[in-house]
Amino acid sequence: MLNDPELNKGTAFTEAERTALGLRGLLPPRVMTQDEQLERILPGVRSRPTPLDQYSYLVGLHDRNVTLFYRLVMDHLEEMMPILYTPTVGQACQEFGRIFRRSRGLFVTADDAGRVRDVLANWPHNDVRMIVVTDGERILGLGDLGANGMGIPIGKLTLYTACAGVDPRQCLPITIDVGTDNTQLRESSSYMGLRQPRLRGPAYDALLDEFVEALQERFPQVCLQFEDFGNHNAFTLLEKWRDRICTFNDDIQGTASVTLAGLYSAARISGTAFKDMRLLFLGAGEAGIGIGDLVVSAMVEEGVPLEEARARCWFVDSKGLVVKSRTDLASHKQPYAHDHPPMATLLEAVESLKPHAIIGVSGTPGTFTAPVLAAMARHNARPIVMALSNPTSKAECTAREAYASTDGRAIFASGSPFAPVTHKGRTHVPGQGNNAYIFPGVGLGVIVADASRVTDEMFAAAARTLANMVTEDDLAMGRIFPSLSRIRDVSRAIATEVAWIAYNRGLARAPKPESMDDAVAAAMYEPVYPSFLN
Ligand SMILES: O=C([O-])CC(=O)C(=O)O
Ligand SMILES: [Mg+2]
Repeated sequence: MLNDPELNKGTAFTEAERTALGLRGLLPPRVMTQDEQLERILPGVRSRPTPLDQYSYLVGLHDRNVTLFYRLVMDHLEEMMPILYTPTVGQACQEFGRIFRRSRGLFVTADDAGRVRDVLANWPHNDVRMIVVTDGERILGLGDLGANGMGIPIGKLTLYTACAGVDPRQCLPITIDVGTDNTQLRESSSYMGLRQPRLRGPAYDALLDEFVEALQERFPQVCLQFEDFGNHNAFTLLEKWRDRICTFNDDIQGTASVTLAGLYSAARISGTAFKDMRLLFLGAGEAGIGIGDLVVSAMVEEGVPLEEARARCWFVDSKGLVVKSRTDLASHKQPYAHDHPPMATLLEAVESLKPHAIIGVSGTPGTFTAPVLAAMARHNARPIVMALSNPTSKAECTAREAYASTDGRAIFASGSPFAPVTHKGRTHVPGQGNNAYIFPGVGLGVIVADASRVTDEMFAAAARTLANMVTEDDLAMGRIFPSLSRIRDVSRAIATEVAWIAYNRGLARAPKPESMDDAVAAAMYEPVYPSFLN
């Protein structure tokens, strides 16, 4: 029991348990409460010199005592999130081979073609309800990190439990290792993935098909979250599976939902109604197109004709403004190719289109330059600036830059956390426009209803629910998202809405509860030690 992190209570095993379980002598004599254990551990975390050391320390705690790990994380969520999630998780992936100790989750590799079923059979828990899977091709804005991408499914599932109370035993992180085209990483001595170029084409597709089919057999109730795949595979896999199994893509749909919520809230400050907003995206990948599509459907819901709604969304990609005359556009960008002369730069596009909001989803830092921000401030009393690329080092601009170049008038949000900024005597609190506000609650709702599908309607409802929880106090500070300290309430509210949709659309497989809110609350895991005496 001491060696099983899911059962271990450490010094919290009681006198009676120590006697009954044969633990006497194997632990220091003093029996501690969980609170006393926390008091001992927390300074240990805080005293580590760097965020990555803190990450490793927390992983170590998880590896020996899962319950205490979640108690600590849940009680200090705002402090722990930047360590276990963006930005530090990005560094943890980059350094995966060097900080690796105990393995976690499942690796399915290109060599497993034909035996994926056997690999899944090795997972010790049968009631898996939530899987986050990556193939490591586009880890945050850091690019191809191959098998090192495993840090991301682990981090996301940590938030499922910490932010929404999904039972950790029902969570399974998976990395599909098909090689990596990051040759420097591949050749490094600490790399632990397959040392081969990325598998692509029919062999990749066949492996993914085999994986999804084997999953359905092994875990028939599971919800499968795709995370940090390359653009092409992300769109293709979502299209292939979204109407056949319970699945979603967090980078496309989760990011869209949190951003839509941010725009609803920003409208309360800027005075421009959401349906009248003109948006300019930098980056036309998963996040950009996902946001565009959800924004368009939300505008249509408010009575804007489809073509007009699409015409409100403009994209700049690495080749410039996405316009009709271009012949190099991937299919997912084509609905947003409008009639307009070509423009090479974001600045030109801002000057010409005068958008209400610029939304950075490019993975390229420093692209919201001072002139771009100043132009936004010239065209808008309250320019909306969302620098959503992760981790912090990839943000299109910093919070300080956003406020400094707009006379403090920017309504700013970022994907990774920024500390409050004081500009000319006024303190602005940036909101964190991260899908972490969305996916944990969506997953919990799906689990409670035992939903057979995850739908766009659920992400639209999640956005409205999140926006409704933003208070006037939040807005007064400049924050267009609720405080992270309320994320469990947010997740619970989102889960309730999502579960309702599942029942109303005939997608729920669980019996309908008397009270949805109670059912959701009852499903939420609490990190308290069980008694092992019976
Ligand atoms: O992980 C995050 O912080 C948000 C996200 O999905 C990404 O950047 O890919
Ligand atoms: Mg992601």
